[in-house]
Amino acid sequence: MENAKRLSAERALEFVEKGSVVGVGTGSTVRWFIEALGREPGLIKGAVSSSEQSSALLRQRGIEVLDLNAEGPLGLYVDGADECDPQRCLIKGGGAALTREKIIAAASERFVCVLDASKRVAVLGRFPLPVEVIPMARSHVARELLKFGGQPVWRDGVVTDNGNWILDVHGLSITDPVALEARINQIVGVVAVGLFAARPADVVIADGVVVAGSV
Ligand SMILES: O=C[C@H](O)[C@H](O)[C@H](O)COP(=O)(O)O
Repeated sequence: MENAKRLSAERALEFVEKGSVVGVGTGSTVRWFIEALGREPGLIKGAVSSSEQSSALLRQRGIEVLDLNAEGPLGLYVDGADECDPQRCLIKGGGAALTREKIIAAASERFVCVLDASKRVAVLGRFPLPVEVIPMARSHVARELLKFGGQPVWRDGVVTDNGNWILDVHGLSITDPVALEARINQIVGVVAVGLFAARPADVVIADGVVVAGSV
């Protein structure tokens, strides 16, 4: 599994343009991408990071962390996912970084998603769907999410980099990810939902092989 993640992350280097600013996601797969970037000093100008965790790793590897407001739009965003369907729609946010990830994905021309093949599914939803919420809205949002047929569970003790909380929605079978993303986005108190469907990945690399999207 770890080797599969590493192979995918290293393959993503093919998409990096010399001297560019690269958007960098969060998690155990992207960690390998950061390692690979660190072995090529001078390849990129710097990175826009999706989390405090990735910012720390980038700095440890000698890569400058830059501000999206100054650098965007970006040519490339590289990130992992918790699940990926055949349309390249994703569930993300297992590491609670979904909101900043979504912002960088939206501000990037190409989103390359790196994962191990076990995360490829026919229908999204086996992995509980993360929803970042404003803390005072937690119970309200949970009641609204019940209407979609899933069971929201508070990820107690987790505070996002934005100071918010996470609800994980269990038991969904997401046959129309675009519609569900839009509906959840409309609940007052939701900051972001970890469904990446309106803006799916452009390229998917699984176990080091480009399985969807063009090079
Ligand atoms: O919030 C975390 C991110 O969405 C990650 O990209 C996702 O959870 C996948 O992480 P990992 O590569 O550790 O499986």
